[in-house]
Amino acid sequence: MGRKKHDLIDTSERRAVGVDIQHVNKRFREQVVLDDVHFTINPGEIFVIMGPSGAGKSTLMRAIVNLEGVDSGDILINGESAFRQQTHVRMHTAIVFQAGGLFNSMSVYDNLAFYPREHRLYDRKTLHDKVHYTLQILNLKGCAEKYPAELSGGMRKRVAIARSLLIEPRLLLYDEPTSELDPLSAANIAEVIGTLKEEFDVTSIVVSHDRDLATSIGERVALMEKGRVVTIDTPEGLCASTNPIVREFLQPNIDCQKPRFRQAASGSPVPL
Ligand SMILES: Nc1ncnc2c1ncn2[C@@H]1O[C@H](COP(=O)(O)OP(=O)(O)OP(=O)(O)O)[C@@H](O)[C@H]1O
Repeated sequence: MGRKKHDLIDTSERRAVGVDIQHVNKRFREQVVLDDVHFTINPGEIFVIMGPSGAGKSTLMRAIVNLEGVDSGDILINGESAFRQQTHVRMHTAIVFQAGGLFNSMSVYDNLAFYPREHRLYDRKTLHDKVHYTLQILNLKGCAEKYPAELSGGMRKRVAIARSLLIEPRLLLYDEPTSELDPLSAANIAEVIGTLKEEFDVTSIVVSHDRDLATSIGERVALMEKGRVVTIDTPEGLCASTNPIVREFLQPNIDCQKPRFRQAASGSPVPL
């Protein structure tokens, strides 16, 4: 793990946080949506949560960021309960929503600057430098004055990621980051997720249906079904699994011998 003095963020100390999900249960009326979910995510890990529609992935992600309560169990972030808002302030938790949630009436610059300005995080010059540095990292140089409607879907996703970086996250969650993207843009987002792990020393939790994405960027992947975690394994372990649920979930689309992305020497995935 290349911890280093970052241009704008001091990553010489470990920033990434661990997440400890402790026997979480949740029902919506009579329906069990999270059933004794328990696992840990290591600081700096790229951890993918996948599974069929209705498995409980989004509910779990929403619980991790305290947008959803649970009936029992706890979730600890760096040892502090995720159900206290202060924890997220201290841990700099950020979430990149599926739809991006950009303000269409604001330029890219103002979209990125909005939250830091509201919370007076930085002085004007520092904010300017951080916005432009972040745009550069996400290959969005020259887009600062553009409006979201002028960008491609992949660029809008990258702007949404860039915006989350302005709070210097220690924990970054992505909700379906490659949905609605063509294969090249999806590969580009996969590369970005890998790069950010190195650049910012951030823990990444990725909720996705995209089996190729999961098996190419995930250091470990949890497969959920009907509110339960079926298995947690490395991509290689998943591909070699004889568990019928894993096989059924992976087989329709994925060819483990020919993943859509490959690992570059840097560890970041690149399109094949
Ligand atoms: N606010 C809610 N009220 C009632 N039921 C809900 C609510 N939110 C989710 N559910 C139900 O909980 C179950 C799990 O939903 P969840 O969105 O967590 O699944 P998911 O794995 O993220 O699915 P998808 O991949 O389709 O987003 C589903 O059956 C869903 O209908």
